[in-house]
Amino acid sequence: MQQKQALKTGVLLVNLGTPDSPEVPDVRKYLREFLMDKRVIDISYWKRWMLVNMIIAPFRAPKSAKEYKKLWTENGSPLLYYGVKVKSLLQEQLGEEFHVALGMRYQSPSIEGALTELKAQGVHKIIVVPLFPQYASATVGSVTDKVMELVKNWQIIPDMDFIDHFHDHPMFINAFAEIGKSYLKKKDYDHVIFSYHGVPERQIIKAATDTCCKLKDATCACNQEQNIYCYRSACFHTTKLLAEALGLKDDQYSVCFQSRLGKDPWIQPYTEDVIIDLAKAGKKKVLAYSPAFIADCLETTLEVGEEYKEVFEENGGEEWDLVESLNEHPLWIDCLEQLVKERCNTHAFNPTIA
Ligand SMILES: C=CC1=C(C)c2cc3[nH]c(cc4nc(cc5[nH]c(cc1n2)c(C)c5CCC(=O)O)C(CCC(=O)O)=C4C)c(C)c3C=C
Ligand SMILES: [Fe+2]
Ligand SMILES: [Fe+2]
Repeated sequence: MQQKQALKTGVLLVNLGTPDSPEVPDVRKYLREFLMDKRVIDISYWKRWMLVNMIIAPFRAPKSAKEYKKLWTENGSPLLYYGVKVKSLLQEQLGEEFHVALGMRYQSPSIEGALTELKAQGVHKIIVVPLFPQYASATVGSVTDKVMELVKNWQIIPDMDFIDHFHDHPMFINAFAEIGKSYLKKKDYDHVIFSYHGVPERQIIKAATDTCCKLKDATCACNQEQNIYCYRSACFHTTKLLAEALGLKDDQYSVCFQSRLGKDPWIQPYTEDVIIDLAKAGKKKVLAYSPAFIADCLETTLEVGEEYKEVFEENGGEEWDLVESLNEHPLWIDCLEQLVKERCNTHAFNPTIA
Protein backbone atom coordinates (compact mmCIF):
# COMPACT_ATOMS: atom_id res chain seq x y z
CA MET A 1 0.00 0.00 0.00
CA GLN A 2 1.25 3.47 -0.88
CA GLN A 3 2.18 5.53 2.14
CA LYS A 4 0.40 8.87 2.57
CA GLN A 5 2.74 11.85 2.58
CA ALA A 6 2.15 14.43 5.32
CA LEU A 7 1.05 17.82 4.05
CA LYS A 8 3.67 20.51 4.32
CA THR A 9 3.40 23.87 6.05
CA GLY A 10 4.27 26.82 3.82
CA VAL A 11 6.34 29.73 5.08
CA LEU A 12 6.17 32.92 3.05
CA LEU A 13 8.94 35.40 3.83
CA VAL A 14 8.17 38.87 2.46
CA ASN A 15 10.42 41.91 2.41
CA LEU A 16 9.87 45.34 0.90
CA GLY A 17 11.61 44.88 -2.44
CA THR A 18 14.33 46.64 -4.32
CA PRO A 19 14.89 47.66 -7.95
CA ASP A 20 15.84 44.91 -10.43
CA SER A 21 18.98 46.88 -11.26
CA PRO A 22 20.44 50.23 -10.20
CA GLU A 23 19.70 51.74 -13.64
CA VAL A 24 17.29 54.69 -13.79
CA PRO A 25 14.42 52.87 -15.63
CA ASP A 26 14.41 50.01 -13.08
CA VAL A 27 14.65 52.39 -10.12
CA ARG A 28 11.80 54.46 -11.58
CA LYS A 29 9.67 51.33 -12.07
CA TYR A 30 10.34 50.27 -8.48
CA LEU A 31 9.59 53.70 -7.00
CA ARG A 32 6.38 53.94 -9.03
CA GLU A 33 5.07 50.60 -7.79
CA PHE A 34 6.20 51.25 -4.20
CA LEU A 35 4.94 54.80 -3.86
CA MET A 36 1.65 54.24 -5.68
CA ASP A 37 0.74 51.87 -2.83
CA LYS A 38 -2.09 53.63 -0.97
CA ARG A 39 -0.76 52.36 2.34
CA VAL A 40 2.65 53.98 1.70
CA ILE A 41 1.50 57.38 0.43
CA ASP A 42 -1.94 57.58 1.99
CA ILE A 43 -3.42 60.52 0.14
CA SER A 44 -6.13 60.58 -2.54
CA TYR A 45 -5.41 58.56 -5.70
CA TRP A 46 -5.02 61.58 -7.98
CA LYS A 47 -2.81 63.52 -5.59
CA ARG A 48 -0.64 60.41 -5.20
CA TRP A 49 -0.57 59.86 -8.97
CA MET A 50 0.55 63.46 -9.58
CA LEU A 51 3.20 63.32 -6.85
CA VAL A 52 4.63 60.00 -7.99
CA ASN A 53 4.48 60.54 -11.74
CA MET A 54 5.20 64.28 -11.99
CA ILE A 55 7.75 64.71 -9.20
CA ILE A 56 9.17 61.49 -7.76
CA ALA A 57 9.57 59.43 -10.94
CA PRO A 58 11.26 62.16 -13.02
CA PHE A 59 13.30 63.91 -10.33
CA ARG A 60 13.95 61.41 -7.54
CA ALA A 61 14.57 58.30 -9.68
CA PRO A 62 17.88 59.56 -11.18
CA LYS A 63 19.13 60.61 -7.72
CA SER A 64 18.06 57.32 -6.14
CA ALA A 65 19.68 55.38 -9.00
CA LYS A 66 23.03 56.99 -8.12
CA GLU A 67 22.57 55.80 -4.53
CA TYR A 68 21.59 52.31 -5.64
CA LYS A 69 24.74 52.16 -7.81
CA LYS A 70 26.83 52.80 -4.68
CA LEU A 71 24.90 50.13 -2.77
CA TRP A 72 24.97 47.44 -5.48
CA THR A 73 27.47 44.63 -4.93
CA GLU A 74 28.58 41.74 -7.15
CA ASN A 75 25.66 39.85 -5.56
CA GLY A 76 23.20 42.61 -6.53
CA SER A 77 21.02 44.45 -4.01
CA PRO A 78 21.86 43.41 -0.41
CA LEU A 79 18.16 43.27 0.49
CA LEU A 80 17.52 40.61 -2.14
CA TYR A 81 20.81 38.79 -1.56
CA TYR A 82 20.09 38.37 2.16
CA GLY A 83 16.47 37.46 1.44
CA VAL A 84 17.53 34.54 -0.74
CA LYS A 85 20.22 33.49 1.73
CA VAL A 86 17.86 33.59 4.74
CA LYS A 87 15.23 31.63 2.83
CA SER A 88 17.61 28.74 2.18
CA LEU A 89 19.11 28.78 5.69
CA LEU A 90 15.63 28.74 7.23
CA GLN A 91 14.54 25.93 4.88
CA GLU A 92 17.56 23.88 5.99
CA GLN A 93 16.76 24.50 9.64
CA LEU A 94 13.00 23.82 9.37
CA GLY A 95 13.41 20.63 7.35
CA GLU A 96 11.15 18.76 4.95
CA GLU A 97 7.88 19.33 6.79
CA PHE A 98 8.04 22.96 5.66
CA HIS A 99 8.44 24.72 2.35
CA VAL A 100 9.92 28.22 2.55
CA ALA A 101 9.31 30.75 -0.25
CA LEU A 102 10.43 34.36 -0.66
CA GLY A 103 8.44 37.20 -2.16
CA MET A 104 8.98 40.95 -2.35
CA ARG A 105 6.09 43.39 -1.87
CA TYR A 106 7.37 45.41 -4.85
CA GLN A 107 9.21 44.10 -7.92
CA SER A 108 10.92 40.70 -7.88
CA PRO A 109 10.60 37.93 -6.85
CA SER A 110 6.87 38.61 -6.62
CA ILE A 111 4.55 37.53 -3.82
CA GLU A 112 2.35 35.99 -6.51
CA GLY A 113 5.20 33.75 -7.70
CA ALA A 114 6.04 32.73 -4.14
CA LEU A 115 2.39 31.86 -3.40
CA THR A 116 2.19 29.81 -6.63
CA GLU A 117 5.30 27.91 -5.49
CA LEU A 118 3.63 27.15 -2.14
CA LYS A 119 0.38 26.13 -3.83
CA ALA A 120 2.29 23.69 -6.07
CA GLN A 121 3.69 22.12 -2.89
CA GLY A 122 0.11 21.48 -1.71
CA VAL A 123 0.65 23.21 1.62
CA HIS A 124 -2.22 23.02 4.12
CA LYS A 125 -1.19 26.15 5.98
CA ILE A 126 0.76 29.26 5.08
CA ILE A 127 2.61 31.25 7.72
CA VAL A 128 3.26 34.70 6.30
CA VAL A 129 6.29 36.43 7.79
CA PRO A 130 6.51 40.10 6.75
CA LEU A 131 10.15 40.85 7.46
CA PHE A 132 9.42 44.03 9.45
CA PRO A 133 9.82 43.85 13.24
CA GLN A 134 7.44 46.74 14.04
CA TYR A 135 3.91 46.79 12.59
CA ALA A 136 3.18 49.65 10.19
CA SER A 137 0.30 49.90 7.76
CA ALA A 138 2.84 50.83 5.03
CA THR A 139 4.79 47.58 5.48
CA VAL A 140 3.13 44.70 7.36
CA GLY A 141 -0.35 46.07 6.52
CA SER A 142 0.52 46.31 2.85
CA VAL A 143 2.02 42.79 2.69
CA THR A 144 -1.07 41.36 4.42
CA ASP A 145 -3.35 43.29 2.06
CA LYS A 146 -1.51 41.93 -1.02
CA VAL A 147 -1.38 38.31 0.18
CA MET A 148 -5.10 38.32 1.00
CA GLU A 149 -5.94 39.90 -2.38
CA LEU A 150 -4.13 37.04 -4.15
CA VAL A 151 -5.22 34.10 -1.99
CA LYS A 152 -8.88 35.09 -1.93
CA ASN A 153 -9.17 33.87 -5.54
CA TRP A 154 -7.88 30.36 -4.84
CA GLN A 155 -10.31 27.43 -4.97
CA ILE A 156 -8.89 26.04 -1.75
CA ILE A 157 -7.85 28.68 0.73
CA PRO A 158 -5.39 27.15 3.18
CA ASP A 159 -5.11 28.03 6.86
CA MET A 160 -3.45 31.48 6.75
CA ASP A 161 -1.42 32.86 9.61
CA PHE A 162 0.21 36.30 9.61
CA ILE A 163 3.05 37.25 11.94
CA ASP A 164 2.22 40.92 12.28
CA HIS A 165 5.08 42.01 14.55
CA PHE A 166 8.08 40.66 16.42
CA HIS A 167 9.62 43.91 17.69
CA ASP A 168 9.56 42.63 21.29
CA HIS A 169 10.41 38.98 20.68
CA PRO A 170 13.25 37.90 23.01
CA MET A 171 15.11 36.11 20.20
CA PHE A 172 14.90 39.15 17.91
CA ILE A 173 16.20 41.41 20.69
CA ASN A 174 18.90 38.91 21.60
CA ALA A 175 20.14 38.58 18.00
CA PHE A 176 20.45 42.36 17.55
CA ALA A 177 21.99 42.79 21.02
CA GLU A 178 24.64 40.15 20.37
CA ILE A 179 25.76 41.94 17.18
CA GLY A 180 25.93 45.29 19.00
CA LYS A 181 27.84 43.87 21.98
CA SER A 182 30.85 43.12 19.78
CA TYR A 183 31.07 46.87 18.98
CA LEU A 184 30.59 47.98 22.58
CA LYS A 185 33.35 45.62 23.72
CA LYS A 186 35.86 47.12 21.29
CA LYS A 187 35.24 50.85 21.80
CA ASP A 188 34.18 53.20 24.53
CA TYR A 189 31.27 54.98 22.82
CA ASP A 190 29.91 58.28 24.20
CA HIS A 191 26.40 57.49 23.00
CA VAL A 192 24.26 54.96 21.13
CA ILE A 193 21.65 56.11 18.62
CA PHE A 194 18.68 53.97 17.51
CA SER A 195 17.47 55.31 14.17
CA TYR A 196 14.22 53.89 12.76
CA HIS A 197 12.59 54.45 9.39
CA GLY A 198 9.98 57.18 9.84
CA VAL A 199 6.33 57.33 8.76
CA PRO A 200 4.05 60.35 8.35
CA GLU A 201 2.48 61.40 11.66
CA ARG A 202 -1.02 61.01 10.19
CA GLN A 203 -0.39 57.26 9.76
CA ILE A 204 0.17 56.96 13.53
CA ILE A 205 -3.05 58.87 14.26
CA LYS A 206 -5.01 56.70 11.80
CA ALA A 207 -3.79 53.52 13.52
CA ALA A 208 -4.23 54.83 17.07
CA THR A 209 -6.25 52.76 19.51
CA ASP A 210 -7.64 54.04 22.81
CA THR A 211 -4.40 53.17 24.61
CA CYS A 212 -2.22 55.28 22.27
CA CYS A 213 -0.94 58.71 23.30
CA LYS A 214 -1.48 59.91 19.69
CA LEU A 215 1.98 61.51 19.52
CA LYS A 216 1.53 63.50 22.75
CA ASP A 217 4.08 61.53 24.76
CA ALA A 218 7.68 62.26 23.72
CA THR A 219 8.81 58.69 24.27
CA CYS A 220 5.48 56.98 23.47
CA ALA A 221 5.72 55.30 26.86
CA CYS A 222 1.95 54.66 26.84
CA ASN A 223 1.22 50.97 27.32
CA GLN A 224 4.01 49.76 25.10
CA GLU A 225 3.15 46.13 25.84
CA GLN A 226 -0.42 46.60 24.61
CA ASN A 227 0.08 49.24 22.00
CA ILE A 228 1.60 46.86 19.47
CA TYR A 229 0.14 48.46 16.33
CA CYS A 230 1.47 51.95 17.06
CA TYR A 231 4.67 51.96 14.99
CA ARG A 232 6.26 54.76 17.02
CA SER A 233 5.48 53.09 20.32
CA ALA A 234 6.83 49.76 19.01
CA CYS A 235 10.10 51.46 17.99
CA PHE A 236 10.50 52.88 21.52
CA HIS A 237 9.68 49.47 22.96
CA THR A 238 12.30 47.69 20.80
CA THR A 239 14.81 50.31 21.92
CA LYS A 240 13.99 49.86 25.61
CA LEU A 241 14.46 46.09 25.33
CA LEU A 242 17.68 46.45 23.35
CA ALA A 243 19.07 49.04 25.77
CA GLU A 244 18.34 46.67 28.68
CA ALA A 245 20.07 43.81 26.86
CA LEU A 246 23.08 46.04 26.15
CA GLY A 247 23.21 47.41 29.71
CA LEU A 248 22.71 51.03 28.59
CA LYS A 249 21.45 53.67 31.01
CA ASP A 250 18.67 56.09 29.91
CA ASP A 251 21.09 58.96 29.21
CA GLN A 252 23.40 56.78 27.11
CA TYR A 253 21.08 56.38 24.13
CA SER A 254 18.56 58.21 21.93
CA VAL A 255 15.72 57.18 19.61
CA CYS A 256 15.10 58.95 16.31
CA PHE A 257 13.41 58.59 12.92
CA GLN A 258 14.93 58.90 9.46
CA SER A 259 14.01 59.06 5.74
CA ARG A 260 11.32 61.74 5.75
CA LEU A 261 9.78 62.15 2.29
CA GLY A 262 7.84 65.30 1.37
CA LYS A 263 6.81 68.28 3.47
CA ASP A 264 4.20 66.74 5.80
CA PRO A 265 5.33 66.14 9.39
CA TRP A 266 6.78 62.68 10.02
CA ILE A 267 7.28 61.12 13.44
CA GLN A 268 9.95 62.80 15.51
CA PRO A 269 12.64 63.40 16.63
CA TYR A 270 14.30 63.43 13.22
CA THR A 271 17.62 61.60 13.09
CA GLU A 272 19.51 64.53 11.59
CA ASP A 273 18.45 66.89 14.43
CA VAL A 274 19.43 64.35 17.09
CA ILE A 275 22.85 63.83 15.52
CA ILE A 276 23.54 67.57 15.35
CA ASP A 277 22.49 68.00 18.99
CA LEU A 278 24.72 65.10 20.08
CA ALA A 279 27.74 66.43 18.19
CA LYS A 280 27.15 69.94 19.57
CA ALA A 281 26.86 68.52 23.09
CA GLY A 282 30.42 67.20 22.67
CA LYS A 283 29.71 63.53 21.96
CA LYS A 284 32.65 62.32 19.89
CA LYS A 285 32.08 58.57 19.45
CA VAL A 286 28.64 57.34 18.50
CA LEU A 287 27.37 53.84 17.70
CA ALA A 288 24.32 53.73 15.40
CA TYR A 289 21.70 50.99 15.34
CA SER A 290 18.93 50.61 12.74
CA PRO A 291 16.51 48.05 14.22
CA ALA A 292 13.57 48.61 11.84
CA PHE A 293 15.54 46.71 9.19
CA ILE A 294 16.40 43.03 9.32
CA ALA A 295 18.85 43.28 6.42
CA ASP A 296 21.26 45.95 5.30
CA CYS A 297 19.91 48.11 2.51
CA LEU A 298 19.97 51.64 1.15
CA GLU A 299 18.51 52.98 4.38
CA THR A 300 21.15 51.45 6.65
CA THR A 301 24.39 51.24 4.66
CA LEU A 302 24.12 54.58 2.88
CA GLU A 303 21.73 56.73 4.89
CA VAL A 304 22.86 55.81 8.39
CA GLY A 305 26.33 54.46 7.61
CA GLU A 306 27.46 57.28 5.28
CA GLU A 307 25.13 60.29 5.12
CA TYR A 308 24.53 60.60 8.88
CA LYS A 309 28.21 59.92 9.55
CA GLU A 310 28.99 62.99 7.42
CA VAL A 311 26.45 65.11 9.33
CA PHE A 312 28.00 63.97 12.61
CA GLU A 313 31.54 64.77 11.50
CA GLU A 314 30.57 68.14 10.00
CA ASN A 315 29.22 69.13 13.42
CA GLY A 316 32.29 68.11 15.42
CA GLY A 317 31.78 64.36 15.90
CA GLU A 318 34.77 62.08 15.36
CA GLU A 319 33.82 58.41 15.22
CA TRP A 320 30.56 56.99 13.89
CA ASP A 321 30.03 53.24 13.55
CA LEU A 322 26.97 51.44 12.23
CA VAL A 323 25.94 48.09 13.74
CA GLU A 324 25.30 45.83 10.76
CA SER A 325 21.82 44.37 10.41
CA LEU A 326 20.73 40.81 11.19
CA ASN A 327 21.43 39.81 7.57
CA GLU A 328 22.20 36.05 7.69
CA HIS A 329 23.28 35.86 11.35
CA PRO A 330 22.61 32.39 12.88
CA LEU A 331 20.70 33.96 15.81
CA TRP A 332 18.35 35.62 13.33
CA ILE A 333 17.69 32.32 11.56
CA ASP A 334 17.00 30.75 14.99
CA CYS A 335 14.59 33.61 15.70
CA LEU A 336 12.71 33.02 12.42
CA GLU A 337 12.56 29.30 13.14
CA GLN A 338 11.07 30.04 16.54
CA LEU A 339 8.54 32.54 15.14
CA VAL A 340 7.35 29.90 12.66
CA LYS A 341 7.24 27.06 15.17
CA GLU A 342 5.29 29.14 17.67
CA ARG A 343 2.52 29.14 15.03
CA CYS A 344 2.58 25.33 14.72
CA ASN A 345 1.11 23.81 17.87
CA THR A 346 2.71 20.47 17.16
CA HIS A 347 6.27 21.78 17.00
CA ALA A 348 7.57 22.62 20.43
CA PHE A 349 10.96 24.29 20.14
CA ASN A 350 13.02 25.06 23.16
CA PRO A 351 15.34 27.95 22.51
CA THR A 352 18.33 28.61 24.68
CA ILE A 353 18.93 32.30 24.74
CA ALA A 354 22.54 33.34 25.26
C1 LIG B 1 11.21 49.65 8.07
C2 LIG B 1 10.14 49.74 7.41
C3 LIG B 1 9.79 50.79 6.43
C4 LIG B 1 8.78 51.72 6.55
C5 LIG B 1 7.84 51.91 7.72
C6 LIG B 1 8.78 52.49 5.33
C7 LIG B 1 7.91 53.54 5.06
C8 LIG B 1 8.02 54.41 3.97
N1 LIG B 1 9.06 54.47 3.05
C9 LIG B 1 8.85 55.48 2.15
C10 LIG B 1 9.69 55.86 1.09
C11 LIG B 1 10.88 55.21 0.68
N2 LIG B 1 11.48 54.14 1.31
C12 LIG B 1 12.55 53.73 0.57
C13 LIG B 1 13.41 52.67 0.83
C14 LIG B 1 13.21 51.70 1.81
N3 LIG B 1 12.23 51.71 2.78
C15 LIG B 1 12.33 50.58 3.56
C16 LIG B 1 11.52 50.23 4.66
C17 LIG B 1 10.42 50.98 5.14
N4 LIG B 1 9.78 52.01 4.53
C18 LIG B 1 13.45 49.83 3.06
C19 LIG B 1 13.91 48.50 3.61
C20 LIG B 1 14.01 50.52 1.98
C21 LIG B 1 15.27 50.16 1.21
C22 LIG B 1 15.08 49.34 -0.04
C23 LIG B 1 16.39 48.95 -0.71
O1 LIG B 1 16.34 48.58 -1.89
O2 LIG B 1 17.49 48.99 -0.15
C24 LIG B 1 12.65 54.56 -0.60
C25 LIG B 1 13.60 54.34 -1.78
C26 LIG B 1 14.94 54.84 -1.61
C27 LIG B 1 15.09 56.26 -2.05
O3 LIG B 1 14.79 56.58 -3.18
O4 LIG B 1 15.52 57.05 -1.20
C28 LIG B 1 11.61 55.51 -0.54
C29 LIG B 1 11.30 56.59 -1.52
C30 LIG B 1 7.60 56.09 2.49
C31 LIG B 1 6.95 57.25 1.73
C32 LIG B 1 7.09 55.44 3.61
C33 LIG B 1 5.82 55.79 4.26
C34 LIG B 1 5.21 55.22 5.27
FE1 LIG C 1 10.85 53.32 3.12
FE1 LIG D 1 1.93 56.55 21.86
